[in-house]
Amino acid sequence: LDNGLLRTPPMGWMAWERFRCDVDCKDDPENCISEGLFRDMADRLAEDGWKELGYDYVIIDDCWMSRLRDKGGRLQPEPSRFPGGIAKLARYVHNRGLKLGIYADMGSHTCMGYPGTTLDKIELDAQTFASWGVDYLKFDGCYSNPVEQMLGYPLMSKALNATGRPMVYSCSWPVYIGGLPPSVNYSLLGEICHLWRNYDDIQDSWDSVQGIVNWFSNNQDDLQPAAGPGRWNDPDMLIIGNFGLSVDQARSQMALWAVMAAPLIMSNDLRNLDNSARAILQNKVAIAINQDPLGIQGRRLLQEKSRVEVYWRPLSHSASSLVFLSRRTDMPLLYHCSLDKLNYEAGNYEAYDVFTGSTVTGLNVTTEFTVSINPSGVVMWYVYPRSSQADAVHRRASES
Ligand SMILES: OC[C@@H]1[C@H](O)[C@H](O)[C@@H](O)CN1C(=S)Nc1ccc(F)cc1
Repeated sequence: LDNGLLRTPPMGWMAWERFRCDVDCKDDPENCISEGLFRDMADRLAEDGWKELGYDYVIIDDCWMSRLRDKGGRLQPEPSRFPGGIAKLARYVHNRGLKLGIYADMGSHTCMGYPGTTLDKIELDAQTFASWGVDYLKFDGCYSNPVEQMLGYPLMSKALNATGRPMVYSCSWPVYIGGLPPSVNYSLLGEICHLWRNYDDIQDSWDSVQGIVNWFSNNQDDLQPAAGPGRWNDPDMLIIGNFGLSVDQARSQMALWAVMAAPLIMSNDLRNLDNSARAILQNKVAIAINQDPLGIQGRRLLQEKSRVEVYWRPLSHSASSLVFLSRRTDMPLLYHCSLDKLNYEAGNYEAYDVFTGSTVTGLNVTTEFTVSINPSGVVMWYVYPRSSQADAVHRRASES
């Protein structure tokens, strides 16, 4: 959607994968879906270096609502969990230089059974969110049929625009109609939404991450061209910092999301994050690759019998990123390759290893190189033509 927003993929924090629909604030006050949780995360984003790196959206997901709309028919937060109301929470978030996202559902109910936004409520709900100072809407698609979705997703786009408040519009529409053409029209999506969920919900496991990566790669010919500034495929949240990924697997998700030009929206507990997860999520060069202004989504280039996969993303200043992923889980892999095998043009290159910080020099397209990849891990390179301004980019990113 070309309204000036999201010229690069969104970055921030979203409650769902980690905190789900925990509404028991009596017995679980620290982790229940409440204004306190979002204030805590806003504080962490603002105070622990996240905002400076670009992580600036705090996004409420399902289960924020009261079970009933108010007497004016408006959505309202559950008063016992959001006593100050959403407008006050938005002010708190804005005062920290951050932006607030919220969740609604095109249908009779949200996926967890809270009030939905039926076609007759779309304009009212858009107005409500704008009046609260909301900056981002995730519009889910439970409890609606394809006809209602076909009408509702464009209608909400118009309604948000009509409020006059610039808001990011995230559409879950493709998830509910199979994610692929012909039922999904990606040109239309690019005109009405800033990003869209294409595929199944992420869960806290390496299997789930692999399933998503497989689907996006197997269907990249349909999906990759749909992406660009203001229009992003959304393979779902970053689960780095939770319980299901090893350090190698966490690096793999960060590297693959960076190359896929995916939203970098974390769902974890920023109040209790281990140092290895923080280092991965705050890796400046990985973030710079994800946020590259060209906004070209990467692709899987190769799947080797040895169970190595190679992903590639073209970047600004004739640079590019390569990710060597090992699907093995038993032992490290030595992968021998050369840049001409990856269709690089003739010339001399250097490669900056994103997670080790070392630089491979003296690479020309025929130079054989070997990378050692940990089980379910990655080696991620920022590749640039030697003696081009590109080499300044990663140095600036890694040194600043
Ligand atoms: O309720 C909201 C929750 C999150 O917002 C996800 O990101 C959305 O994709 C939808 N969603 C859930 S749990 N959806 C869902 C509902 C039932 C089901 F069997 C599988 C998934």
